[in-house]
Amino acid sequence: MRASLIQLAVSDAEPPAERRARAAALVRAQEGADLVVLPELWALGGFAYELWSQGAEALDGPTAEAMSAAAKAIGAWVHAGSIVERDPDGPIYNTSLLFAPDGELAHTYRKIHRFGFDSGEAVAMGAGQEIVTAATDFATLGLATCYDLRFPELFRALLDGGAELLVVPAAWPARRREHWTLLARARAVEEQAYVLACNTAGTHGGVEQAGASIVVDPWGRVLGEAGAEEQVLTVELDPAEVAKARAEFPVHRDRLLGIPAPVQR
Ligand SMILES: NC(=O)CCC(=O)C(=O)O
Repeated sequence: MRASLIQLAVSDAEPPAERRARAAALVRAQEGADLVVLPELWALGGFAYELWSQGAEALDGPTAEAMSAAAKAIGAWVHAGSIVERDPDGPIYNTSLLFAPDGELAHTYRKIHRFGFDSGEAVAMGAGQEIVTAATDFATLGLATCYDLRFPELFRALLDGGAELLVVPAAWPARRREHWTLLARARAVEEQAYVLACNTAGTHGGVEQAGASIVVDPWGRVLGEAGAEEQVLTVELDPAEVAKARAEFPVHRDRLLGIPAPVQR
């Protein structure tokens, strides 16, 4: 299968509507891909907190509309990255949207781990409560978003949910670029799964983004890595390699499910 990661440059200067149109055109240009992935909060900006409340969208808002039409136009699964979701009955959420090749919104995932400690996303947004896997015609996807990458227990739960390809949209800053690539490889090795991690480029909200979108195979090998600028990273991968890696090196068989409590000496 072919996956295209659209590492969009997100700047404060570009109006969200223009970026939305540009992103839709980039998705439509990926004819032949089975899966297209966009970054986290690319329409408004992952660190452009002041835009979130006013720019929040419904699940059938302008980003969803543009991405649904683009998925249908090229007949591909489109992981549209995430939007600031307006829930009429609750807070705003950082919500990922996965569209099927017929343009239907097949799955959503509300980011569980919110970034910022006592500021930013951690205070402005609600936390997701559900772990989401998604069956497609080529593999089962496990959904996670950016800061989630630091929480291996989420990825273990995705493994238990059948995930073979872990898809991680992000707005990850340049100053922690080494963490990003290291953690993407670690999650691939731990879960013996592909990791497709799509970051933003550019600078917004005063935070320079790392770029460095990356695709890692179940052995931890990097199949492709983007530079720092806007770029489409396209890789060919074989989902059957997941089962092969797990059979050849059956490390998950040795999991200690009931880990004993530490002994006090
Ligand atoms: N948008 C994010 O979740 C940023 C995460 C981050 O910067 C980090 O984990 O480091």
